Amino acid sequence: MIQSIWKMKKVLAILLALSTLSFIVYLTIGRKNVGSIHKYTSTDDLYVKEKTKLLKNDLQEAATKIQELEEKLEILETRIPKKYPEVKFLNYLKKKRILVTGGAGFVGSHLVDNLMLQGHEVIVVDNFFTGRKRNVEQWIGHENFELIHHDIVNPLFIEVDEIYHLASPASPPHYMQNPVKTIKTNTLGTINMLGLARRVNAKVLIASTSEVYGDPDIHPQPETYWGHVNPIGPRACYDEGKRVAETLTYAYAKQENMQVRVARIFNTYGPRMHMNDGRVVSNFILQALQNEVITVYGSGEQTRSFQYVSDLVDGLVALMESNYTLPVNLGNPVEHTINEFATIIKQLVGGHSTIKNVAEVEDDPQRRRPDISRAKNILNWEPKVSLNVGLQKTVNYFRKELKRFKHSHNKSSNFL
Ligand SMILES: O=c1ccn([C@@H]2O[C@H](COP(=O)(O)OP(=O)(O)O[C@H]3OC[C@@H](O)[C@H](O)[C@H]3O)[C@@H](O)[C@H]2O)c(=O)[nH]1
Repeated sequence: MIQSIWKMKKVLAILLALSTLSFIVYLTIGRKNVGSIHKYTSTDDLYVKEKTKLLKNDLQEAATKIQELEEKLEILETRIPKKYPEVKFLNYLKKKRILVTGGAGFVGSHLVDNLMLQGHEVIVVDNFFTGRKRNVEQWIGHENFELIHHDIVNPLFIEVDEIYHLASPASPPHYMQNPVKTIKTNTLGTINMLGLARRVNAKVLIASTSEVYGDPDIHPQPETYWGHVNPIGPRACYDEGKRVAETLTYAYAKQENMQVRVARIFNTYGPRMHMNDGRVVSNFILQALQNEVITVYGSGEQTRSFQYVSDLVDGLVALMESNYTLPVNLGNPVEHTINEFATIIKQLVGGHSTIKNVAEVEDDPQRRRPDISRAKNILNWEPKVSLNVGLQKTVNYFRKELKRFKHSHNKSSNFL
C-alpha cells in the first residue's frame, strides 16, 4: 500500500513537471521561432493567444486532477496501519480492565499512557469539557484501548477490575465557571463510580485534592489535618465537592466493604496542560513566551509546591497497587512564593516580560506544601523530577503549542 502511494505521488510529480515544462518550452522557443521566421502579424498573435489559452486550460485541468488524486491519497493514507507505542504483553491473569474517568484530560491522559504501556486494557470515559481527544490520540484504534464519550453524572454500566476516578475540572477558573456542574460531577459522578465499583467488585481510586485543606492553618499539611474551608466561597464547589467525594468513598467502603483509595493531589504541571487552563504554571509560561506581562495575583507572597505530572502518575499507580485505604498526599514538598515562581519562569524562558502584581483572588489559600511522610513510608514514593527539569519540558511543550496555534490560526484566516 505504501509503495503504491509513493508510485502515485511520483506519477503526479512527473505529470505536473511535464505540463509546466511544455508550457515554458512553448513560450520561449515557440514564440522565438515565430518571431525569427516572419514579422508579427495579427494572425500570429491570434495563434499565440489561442495556444496560450489552450495550454492554460490544460494546466488548470491537470491541477484539478492533482487535487482529486491528493484527496484520494489522504484517504488511502488513513488506511495505513497506525504505529503505536510498544506495550508490554500481559497474560490474562495479570492483564486488568481499567476505567479512567477524565482519561482525556491533562493528568488522566498521562495515567492512561502509563497503564497502556504496562499492557493493561484501558477504557477512557470523558465528557470533553476540559479533556481533549488529542491527549489520547496515540492510542485510538489500539486493541487494548477504548474511548467513551460520556458524562459520569449519568450512570455507566461496564465491566472493569479497577477504576481511577479523575473526572472533574481542576483549574480554579474552569471549576468556578459552572459551579453547580462541578458539584454534580464530584457528588453524583462519584456516587455513580462508587456504585459501579460495588456492582462489579472493582477497586476504586478517587482523585481528591490539596484544596480539601482550604486556606490551611497548619503547615505543611499532613493527611490528619481536617482543613479550613469556606463552605460558601467561590472555591467551595470544588473544595467541598471533593470533601463530599471523600466522605462518600469512606461511607461506601464501610457500608459495602469495598476496596477504596484516596489521593490528595497537590499542584501539578506538565505537557498537555490546556492553553486556556488558567492555572499559574500555564499562565506564566505562556505570558513569558509571548513577552506579555506576567500577572501575579495579590501580593505574590502566597506559596505553592509544584509536582511534575509523571511523579504524580507514579504515585497514583503505587497507591492503587498498595493495600492502604486512608487518604495519601501526592505532591512535591519544594515550596516557592508565587513571586519567586514568576522570576523562575521569566529566567527560564528569557524574553522581556515584566512581572506585575494585579488584584488578589478571593479565598486564595496563602500557604500550601504537602507533608509526604505517609506516601514515603507506605508507598515508598517521592517525587523525582526537579522543578527545573519539569519546567523546561513544559516550556518546550507550550512553545510548540503556540506555533501550532499560530499556524492553524493563519491557515484559517487565509481560508476565510
Ligand atoms: O495567572 C496567575 C494564576 C494564578 N496565580 C496564583 O498562583 C497560585 C496558584 O494558583 P493556581 O490557579 O495554579 O492553583 P491553586 O493552587 O489556586 O488551585 C489548585 O490547587 C490544587 C489542585 O488540586 C487544583 O488543580 C487547583 O485547584 C494562586 O495563589 C493564584 O492566585 C497568579 O498569581 N497568577
